[in-house]
Amino acid sequence: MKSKLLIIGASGHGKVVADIAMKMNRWQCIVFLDDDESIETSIGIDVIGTSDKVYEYLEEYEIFVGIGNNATRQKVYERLVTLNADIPVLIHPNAVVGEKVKIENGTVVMAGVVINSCTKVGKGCIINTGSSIDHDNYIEDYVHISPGAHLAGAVKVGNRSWLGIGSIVSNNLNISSDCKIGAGAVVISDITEAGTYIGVPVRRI
Ligand SMILES: CC(=O)SCCNC(=O)CCNC(=O)[C@H](O)C(C)(C)COP(=O)(O)OP(=O)(O)OC[C@H]1O[C@@H](n2cnc3c(N)ncnc32)[C@H](O)[C@@H]1OP(=O)(O)O
Repeated sequence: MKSKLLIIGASGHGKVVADIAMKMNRWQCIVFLDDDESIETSIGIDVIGTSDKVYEYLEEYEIFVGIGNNATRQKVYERLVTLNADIPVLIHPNAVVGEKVKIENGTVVMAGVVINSCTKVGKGCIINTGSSIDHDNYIEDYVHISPGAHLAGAVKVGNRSWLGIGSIVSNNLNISSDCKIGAGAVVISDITEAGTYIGVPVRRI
């Protein structure tokens, strides 16, 4: 375990990631990389360079991707894997994680989240503020569960899907990869095709 953390992405999502890392009290030093060279600090933390220079920091730093867009986060994460980077999991101290929950590297679990037992969360996911994922869910890679979204038991969410703020998914349902579920939407049957879905219950647009 390294004593320094480098976060790629210093904007909105990166700030919350940094805040969680600070509250975890695990790293002595936290810095950002960001491709916007005009940003020198964010949330009081120094931006020390651009992401193309990440290879310079592999020896000393654990590295986390603080980018909200699912496809971009996947791309940067996969580059880090090819570079053999040390990628942690970030869990806010006020999140509740049940027994037999598995959370893969590069995922952040934010304040007020509840993840119940026997759920698996893949790599590079965002489990955003105050959301809940109940028992036996399977969340694949690079998924974003937005603030206040609620997933009942035994839900499966495919790669890169984004569940909007306050959305609800009933139990025993599958949502395929590359879906966008709108803010406040309610999913009551399987979603088998990639696309954007809104409303109560959801319809594709
Ligand atoms: C910490 C954070 O900030 S995390 C981020 C949290 N943010 C979110 O969760 C945002 C979720 N995003 C949404 O809900 C978006 O509206 C999306 C992805 C569903 C759709 O976005 P777009 O593809 O750009 O659709 P667009 O805005 O053009 O809307 C298309 C139509 O759907 C309607 N619509 C869009 N979103 C919704 C929604 N959530 N519920 C109901 N209707 C909606 C629009 O009113 C519009 O209707 P119209 O054609 O009759 O005028």
